[in-house]
Amino acid sequence: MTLELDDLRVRTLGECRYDSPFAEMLATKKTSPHYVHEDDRVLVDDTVSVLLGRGAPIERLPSLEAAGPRRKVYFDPAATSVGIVTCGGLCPGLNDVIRGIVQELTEHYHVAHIYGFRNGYAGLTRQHRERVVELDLHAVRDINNDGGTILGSSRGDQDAEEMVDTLVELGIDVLFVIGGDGSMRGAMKITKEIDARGLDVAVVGVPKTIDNDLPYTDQSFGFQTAFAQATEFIASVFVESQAAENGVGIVKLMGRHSGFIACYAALSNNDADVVLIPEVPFVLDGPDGLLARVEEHVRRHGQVVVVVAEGAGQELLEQEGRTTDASGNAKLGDIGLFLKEKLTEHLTEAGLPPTVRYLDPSYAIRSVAANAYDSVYCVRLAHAAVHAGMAGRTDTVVVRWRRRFVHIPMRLITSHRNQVDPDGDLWMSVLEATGQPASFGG
Ligand SMILES: Nc1ncnc2c1ncn2[C@@H]1O[C@H](COP(=O)(O)OP(=O)(O)OP(=O)(O)O)[C@@H](O)[C@H]1O
Ligand SMILES: O=P(O)(O)OC[C@H]1O[C@](O)(CO)[C@@H](O)[C@@H]1O
Ligand SMILES: [Mg+2]
Repeated sequence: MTLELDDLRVRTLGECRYDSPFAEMLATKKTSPHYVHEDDRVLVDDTVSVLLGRGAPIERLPSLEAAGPRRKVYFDPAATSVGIVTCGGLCPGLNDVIRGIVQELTEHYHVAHIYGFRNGYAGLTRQHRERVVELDLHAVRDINNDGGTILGSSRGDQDAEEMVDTLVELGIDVLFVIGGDGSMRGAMKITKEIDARGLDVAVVGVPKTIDNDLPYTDQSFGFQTAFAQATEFIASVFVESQAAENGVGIVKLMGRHSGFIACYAALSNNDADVVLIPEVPFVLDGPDGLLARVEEHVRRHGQVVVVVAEGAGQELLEQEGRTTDASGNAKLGDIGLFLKEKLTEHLTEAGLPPTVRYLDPSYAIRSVAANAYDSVYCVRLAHAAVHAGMAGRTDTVVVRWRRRFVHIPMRLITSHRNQVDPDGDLWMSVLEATGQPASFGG
């Protein structure tokens, strides 16, 4: 998708007429290496070749609106009510974002009401809207120390008309959606219904997922905490495999159709000998196949550690009867157990009867509280989301792009899935660290 400048302009509900509580602080601010003025923009591209290839004058190059406080805001803070909803899979940092939004709105904007919807978009339906909670500083005091989300989450489609009825009934001016690709599609559906009714309601997204499968953002919050958790499990099977003859350690990691968690976790403690991800298909059999290569490694080193992303090798598994989850996400076949069985069989037949240590941490890497890095990232995203919403930005997602906090149109974050590039430098690092071949039998 070739991005043009006009594809990157975010929607705003109208002119900002109210003084912002940050007006005085912003009076002397100007763009620097550490700050982007609200009237400035952040370039999308960062290499000379790509910029030259655009063949456009600077002012026409694809660029993004800066996030952050404005001198003027669209909503009158004292008369503004907002809603917060967390959707999809759990992710470290959800509570940090909720707390950051509540703190910013309460301490700086002094808004009238902050409502939290329970259990994802289901909380905005007629059946559940009564369970909405009013949030204040006390309600969020130390929630950032806990994993999960105090609001609860869910999957599954909900009726946009019912959800917008709830927003109208509660007099919500800004809805903050903290979620992944599915949640952002849900937010766009809500925005469409808001537009159809000609309502003055902003919808602002905070991108969330441990999978890091969202484009146009450096990384999704929670991803760093999740892969750091995963590292512990790889270290465990490494120790186990070292202490046994023909020790085979296998760890299967979440990430859906993207292999970022597997790559970063494997690089983190650098103990993996093989990393398998959805983006790089592999063949089991044949002289260059995975089985032969693992046999060679075990014969030479006496052990092997395999890190496999849950979405890898799906084409090798039974396709019959494949189902989806309530949100329409494909349910994955268990590549971990499949590999455990195939490696055990092959090594036994090769006269290297293995001692296999298999770990599938699954939810253990996403149900924890955010680490310090993600906690900082979350609170800064929360601030950016509040400033965007109060400035009347809508159908907008706040992201960090090339380390700058910026606004992107919501449709961009659902335009495609962010995946590991087999020709990129991350995968090159994995090949260098593991010593594995560029492909197994491919
Ligand atoms: N294609 C879609 N169109 C409209 N709404 C959607 C769509 N997909 C998902 N949603 C809504 O978004 C919510 C969350 O979506 P989903 O379960 O896919 O998780 P997610 O936001 O992608 O997060 P994660 O990937 O981290 O699990 C669903 O409950 C559903 O209401
Ligand atoms: O939460 P569920 O429905 O079990 O789905 C698990 C999926 O959610 C995620 O944790 C986030 O999308 C994926 O990594 C994983 O495959
Ligand atoms: Mg998703």
